[in-house]
Amino acid sequence: MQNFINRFFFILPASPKQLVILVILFVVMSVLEAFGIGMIGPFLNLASHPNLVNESEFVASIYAGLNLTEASHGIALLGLFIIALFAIKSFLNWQIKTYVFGFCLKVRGKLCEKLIQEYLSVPYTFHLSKDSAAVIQCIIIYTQAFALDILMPILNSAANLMIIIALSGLLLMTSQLVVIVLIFLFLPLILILNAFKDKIKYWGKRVSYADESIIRIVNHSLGGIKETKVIGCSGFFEEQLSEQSREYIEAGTFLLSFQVVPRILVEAILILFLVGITSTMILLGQDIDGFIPALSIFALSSIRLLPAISNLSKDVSKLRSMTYVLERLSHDLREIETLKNSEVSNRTVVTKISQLADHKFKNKDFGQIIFDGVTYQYPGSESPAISDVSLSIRKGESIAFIGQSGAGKTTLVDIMLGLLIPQGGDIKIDDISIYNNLRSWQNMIGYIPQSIFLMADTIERNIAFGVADDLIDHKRLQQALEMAQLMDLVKELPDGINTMVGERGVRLSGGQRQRIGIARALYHERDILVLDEATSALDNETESLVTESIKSLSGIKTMIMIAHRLTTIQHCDRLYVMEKGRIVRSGTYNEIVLGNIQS
Ligand SMILES: Nc1ncnc2c1ncn2[C@@H]1O[C@H](COP(=O)(O)OP(=O)(O)OP(=O)(O)O)[C@@H](O)[C@H]1O
Repeated sequence: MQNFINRFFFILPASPKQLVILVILFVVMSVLEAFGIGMIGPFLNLASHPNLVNESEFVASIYAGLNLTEASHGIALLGLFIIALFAIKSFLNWQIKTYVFGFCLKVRGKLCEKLIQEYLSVPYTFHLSKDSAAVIQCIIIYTQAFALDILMPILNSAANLMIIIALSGLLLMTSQLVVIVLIFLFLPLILILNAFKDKIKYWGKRVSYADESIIRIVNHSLGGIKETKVIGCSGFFEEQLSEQSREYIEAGTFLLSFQVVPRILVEAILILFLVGITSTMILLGQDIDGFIPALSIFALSSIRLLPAISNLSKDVSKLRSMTYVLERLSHDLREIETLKNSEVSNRTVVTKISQLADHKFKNKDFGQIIFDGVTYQYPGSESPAISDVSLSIRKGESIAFIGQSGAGKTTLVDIMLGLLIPQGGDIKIDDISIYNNLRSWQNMIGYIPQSIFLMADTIERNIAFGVADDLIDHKRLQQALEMAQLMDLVKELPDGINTMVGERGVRLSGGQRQRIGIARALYHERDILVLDEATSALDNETESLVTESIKSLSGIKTMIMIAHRLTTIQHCDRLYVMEKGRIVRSGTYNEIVLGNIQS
């Protein structure tokens, strides 16, 4: 219970003060509700016994105070008062409900924003160990569950609890015996709910897990649609999906069917009580007349009490089934917090050499990039992927890393991109560590990976990636298209740069996608281009087109490449051979590839 509350407030993107305001509104509502129902007893009593006006001093004084001469006038006035009270209560109820819905949906929106912000800003290592289906589920499904299946039931439970307390108070004033009998009758309901609490949590967890698996299977099968079709494994995914769907149906049915048990029990208990107590009194020959006002108040209260109790118990079991959602959301948020802190401490280790805070690096304004004893080990790995790498790259130079698979080329590039923070050593521009202002360093780099990420949007928007339409610089876009040798393609297309590329660029060839990646880096005016095996997936003809566009940038841009095909790096000034995370040799293309050692 304590854990549940702590997690709830840790995740809630709103101040607890707002919840207090809501609870106060609920108290006002419940008091009005109890007062309204409480007035019906005297109204019926007065209507059936008009001579009460003369018998009761209290009633007579009210009649005198209001100058009422006829008994029927007083009854009509009381009736009007009750109607007005219920009208006000109903309007307030509607207003409060509207406020609660708005509040819950706002919380969902804010939580979505908070999560996407956290997932985007968390160190890259978080995503290396995370399944994207789980991340999508947290952002889309769990935020909705938090707002509608946790926050809303908590607020409704608070409202229902207030109503139960207020109406129980009213009943207690009418007849204590009724309340005592009721408490005994409701004990089995509390015991049943308690006995099933672990089961409910378990079913809730199974439903969430099946949901997550379904997203993952859809991701895998449709994400790799080409492979799925060619290998012919759609049956495999269909079978996996129907297995998870069975699991979802089974656990979900238990969960939903259990949620109606309280309502059924509450109804049965109240009817049992009402009929039971009346019949017993008649059978025992007791005078039922004196008991009628209490029973009528009880019957009227039940109209409101019945749904309040059954909804409260339904919401409590719903909250139990949502424990897993709270666990998952708070787990991710805490993990992100820890990773961010550890990244900061990693960075302080790396930057102890330089004391310049938030230095702004400028594209044109540097002499060389220096790797100084850089060492990196993946979390959970036994040995470093990069060990004590030192090298320097002058502005305008083109260098390439070569080496066997697993040698550490991609890891070194990821460190250079600022995605992985080394545990040892430093990367400097001239004499200033890039970790003084990683964002400013990243603003100098254009990254062209093996497989370019393209949005299902136009060529123009894919090149100006992340820039709003009205801010796109069309002159710069034309220059980028020319330098990336894309002009001919764009001219041939009927919609030109407004041609849609399809999801992940399926309507373009591999080489065209690659050149869009190059144009993107050029549009963003990055002086340092990092190309991770940018041409390895291309045929010879397309490769030579892409290589041409890369070569034409030699001397203009500083280029850092990873390549398997040695033909694509002939123009590089220097090659570095990597083995087991270390640089074992370096030299020109002639020296390394052709073996022409000159000195
Ligand atoms: N996320 C990770 N977690 C743990 N170890 C990793 C991770 N990514 C890579 N490694 C390990 O780090 C080492 C270097 O891998 P890296 O991908 O940098 O090599 P590479 O030279 O780029 O290989 P390739 O040419 O096949 O892409 C390998 O031993 C690899 O198993």
